[in-house]
Amino acid sequence: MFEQTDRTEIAKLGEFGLIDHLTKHIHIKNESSIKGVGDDAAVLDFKGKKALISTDMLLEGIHFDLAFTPLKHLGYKAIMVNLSDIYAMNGMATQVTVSLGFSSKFSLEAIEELYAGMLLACEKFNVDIIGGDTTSSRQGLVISITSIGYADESDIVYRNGAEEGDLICVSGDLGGAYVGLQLLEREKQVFLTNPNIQPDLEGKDYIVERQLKPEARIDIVDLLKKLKIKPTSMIDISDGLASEILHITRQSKKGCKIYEEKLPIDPMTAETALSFGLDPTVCALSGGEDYELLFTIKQADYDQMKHDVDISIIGYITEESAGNQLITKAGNVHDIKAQGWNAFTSTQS
Ligand SMILES: Nc1ncnc2c1ncn2[C@@H]1O[C@H](COP(=O)(O)OP(=O)(O)O)[C@@H](O)[C@H]1O
Ligand SMILES: Cc1ncc(C[n+]2csc(CCOP(=O)(O)OP(=O)(O)O)c2C)c(N)n1
Ligand SMILES: [Mg+2]
Repeated sequence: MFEQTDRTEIAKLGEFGLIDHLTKHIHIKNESSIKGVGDDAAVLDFKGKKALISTDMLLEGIHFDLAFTPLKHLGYKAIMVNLSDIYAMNGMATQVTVSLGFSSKFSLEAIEELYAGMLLACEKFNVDIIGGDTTSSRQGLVISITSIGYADESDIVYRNGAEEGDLICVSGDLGGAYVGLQLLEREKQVFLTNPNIQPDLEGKDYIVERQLKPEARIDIVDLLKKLKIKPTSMIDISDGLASEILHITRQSKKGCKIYEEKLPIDPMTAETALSFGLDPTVCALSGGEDYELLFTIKQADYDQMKHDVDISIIGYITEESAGNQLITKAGNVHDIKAQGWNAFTSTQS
C-alpha cells in the first residue's frame, strides 16, 4: 500500500559504509553512555544505580506486515516496545542497541526510513543508540533491540510484589491496537483484491496509531514518582491484559478480581470492534500491543491516584485460592484465562 520511489542498493555502501551512514548522526545524550557506537563494546556507567536490561525481537510476518506498516513507524514502534519494558520496572531507559537483518529487497532509502523512526523515538525519549549489529537475511526483516536503563534499587518494581487488597490499575485504554490491526488487515485484503481502491481509514486515526505508533508510558513512571507512589507490582501490556495480570498474580502467589465495567476502552475502539463483530471486552483482555502499564498499589495510595483520569482502577488482588476472576457487567463471574497473543499459537502470521 506504500510505494517506494528512490532506490539505492545497499551493496553500493557495504556493511561498514551502511553502519557509518546510519550512525553518523547519533549524538550521545546521557552521561551514563561513556562509549557508544564504534568499538567492540559500548561502555556504560550508572554510578551506583542498578542497571536494567531487556530485549525483544520483531520479525516480519510475525510481528509486523510491511504491506501496511510504514518503515518509519516500524522503527519508532520497535524502540517503544523495548523502552516499555524498562518503564515497567519503574526505571528510566537510557540506551538501546539495534540489530538488523534484512534481504536485498531493502534499499538504502528503506533502511534509512526505518532508522529515522528509531532515531526519532530515541530523541523523544532521551535514549542513546550505543551499538548493534547489521547483517543480511535470506528473507524478511528482523529487528532485535536491547534496551538498557537504570533505577535506584529501592525504586525497582517487580511482577511478584502484589499483596492481598492491593488495587489493580491500568494506564490509558485497551484494545485499540488490536482493533487497529483488524482494520489495517481488512484494508490490505481490499487492496489485494482491487489495488485501485484506496485504504479507507478515515476517522480511525486513533486506533490505527495505537497499532502503528504506540507510545511507551514514561509519563506514568514520572507521575508515580511525583505522587510518591511505588507500585507493589508492575508489567507492561504487550500480550493483553488477561495474560499480564496472570503473570502478576502467578508470580505474587495471589488471585484477582477484575470488573468488566471498569476496563478502559476508547469509544472508537468499542464501536469499531462491534462493527467487526468483536466483543470490545475480549479485545481489551486479549488483544495485546497496547503498551500500557498494569500495576498494583496499596489501598492507602488510592486517594493520591483517584484524580488521575489516565489511570483506571479495574479491580483488586485477592488471596491465591480465590483464583483469577472477571466480574462481567451482568454480574457473572468468569475465570480469567491467558488468551493473550502468543507468537507460537497465533493464527495471524
Ligand atoms: N530465549 C530466551 N532465553 C533466556 N531468557 C528468555 C528467552 N526468551 C525470553 N526470556 C526471558 O523470559 C522472561 C519473559 O519474557 P517475555 O514474555 O518475552 O517478557 P516481555 O513480555 O516483558 O517481553 C523475560 O525475563 C525474558 O528475558
Ligand atoms: C502481522 C502482525 N501479526 C500479529 C500482530 C499482533 N502482535 C504482534 S506482537 C504482539 C504482542 C507482543 O509480542 P511478543 O513477541 O510476545 O512480545 P513480548 O511479550 O515479548 O514483549 C501482537 C499482539 C501484528 N501487530 N502484526
Ligand atoms: Mg519479550
